[in-house]
Amino acid sequence: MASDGDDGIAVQTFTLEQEQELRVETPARGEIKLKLVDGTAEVFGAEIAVGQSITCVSGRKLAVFTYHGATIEVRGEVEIAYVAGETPMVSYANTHSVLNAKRVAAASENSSEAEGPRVMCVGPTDVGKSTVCSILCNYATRAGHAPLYVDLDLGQGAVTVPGTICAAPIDAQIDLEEGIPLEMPLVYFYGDLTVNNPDYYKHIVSRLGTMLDERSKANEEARAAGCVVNTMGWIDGVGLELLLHAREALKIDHVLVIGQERLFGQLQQKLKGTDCQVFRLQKSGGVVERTPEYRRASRDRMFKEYFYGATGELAPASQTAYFSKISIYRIGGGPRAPTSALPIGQAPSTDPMRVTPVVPSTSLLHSVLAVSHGKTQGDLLTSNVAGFIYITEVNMMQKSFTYLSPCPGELPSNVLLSGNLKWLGEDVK
Ligand SMILES: Nc1ncnc2c1ncn2[C@@H]1O[C@H](COP(=O)(O)OP(=O)(O)OP(=O)(O)O)[C@@H](O)[C@H]1O
Repeated sequence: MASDGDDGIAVQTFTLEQEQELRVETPARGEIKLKLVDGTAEVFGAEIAVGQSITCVSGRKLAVFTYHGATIEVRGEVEIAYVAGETPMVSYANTHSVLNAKRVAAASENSSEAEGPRVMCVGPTDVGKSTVCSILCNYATRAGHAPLYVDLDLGQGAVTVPGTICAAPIDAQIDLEEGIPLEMPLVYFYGDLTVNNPDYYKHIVSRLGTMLDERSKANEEARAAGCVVNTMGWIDGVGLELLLHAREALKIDHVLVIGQERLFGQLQQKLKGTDCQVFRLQKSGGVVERTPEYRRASRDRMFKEYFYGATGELAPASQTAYFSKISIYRIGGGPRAPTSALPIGQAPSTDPMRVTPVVPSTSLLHSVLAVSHGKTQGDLLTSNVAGFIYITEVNMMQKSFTYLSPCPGELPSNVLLSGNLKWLGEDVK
């Protein structure tokens, strides 16, 4: 049912029967509000209260699902909004039950050996991996557990800026407007949107695995809650090798393959004889394929959100640093040995794990650099990062650069990591 509200804004009301969902897409530049008028409903596993209104901005696509029936009001011009009766939500809820049984058993068994589930969602791009991870984390929090959300997706990560891998504990439903809480994430900087240095990518995934083990050892509740891992949509060749490496490094015991039978078959074969179970989950018909432009825009939004907050509530500080006071390094792609220095027939190669100092130049303009916890060049390969800065100006005469930082004051460290991350931040003043 559609009408115009008192304020002239279009209002549509949808009535959902049990186990139906309302799929909504917000226009690329626009905003809509969804309100639960009656019944019970959830968005990707996060319950909404009757009367609660959710704001969806710029191109957001989501589904409001109900187990028992609901009435939803949509205010604003939508790209598309329709009710779907066929959804895989019940199978996702069943998957949660299996995982939760393992959490409950681990929590009641008073032994450091009893671990909760370590789950990894895999599949091609645009099958709903991130969505399933959110649903499973939200269901876990509703059952009283706080799993770790681990994001290994460099290009479309959900936690912090792109080009990183990270882990964040989810101890309450993921906020529908603000996303995953950023209070305590553990972040490793890769520095690019795609994996062109598999050795370094594997290295930081292994580091993350070690931190996960340490957290499990130190905290019983964390051990029982386990983790939910989101991965990249790269599933062939080196991509598959990286998935298998991550599976081993993070000691994953449940792999959920979404939407691709071939990958399911491959993983079943490769993981035969291990203690890892492979399940296949159906892809939801609501998952929307995103264009390269949409992906670029959502990456820009992640950068912007890091500095300005999801709703523009943060005020980043613009500061100046002198080249002499900071050290910038890059990992991988160390200088090639000249062909003349190599045995005949051997091709020059680069060292993927080499830490090289970067000489500051105007090419730093618009770069996003990580502030490393590492104090020395040697520490950089193993250290996580404290946060990020964005270079807004480089002054070669004064040998300084101006940068945006999330908060004023000195940086936690003067050791910075650079990669190939650029943000053209059109709104940055
Ligand atoms: N049931 C649904 N109804 C409407 N939109 C949905 C539904 N499920 C997922 N989406 C939307 O589809 C898009 C793709 O989903 P998602 O990000 O989970 O896929 P993905 O496999 O993780 O993609 P990638 O590998 O590229 O990161 C997202 O914008 C998500 O909000």
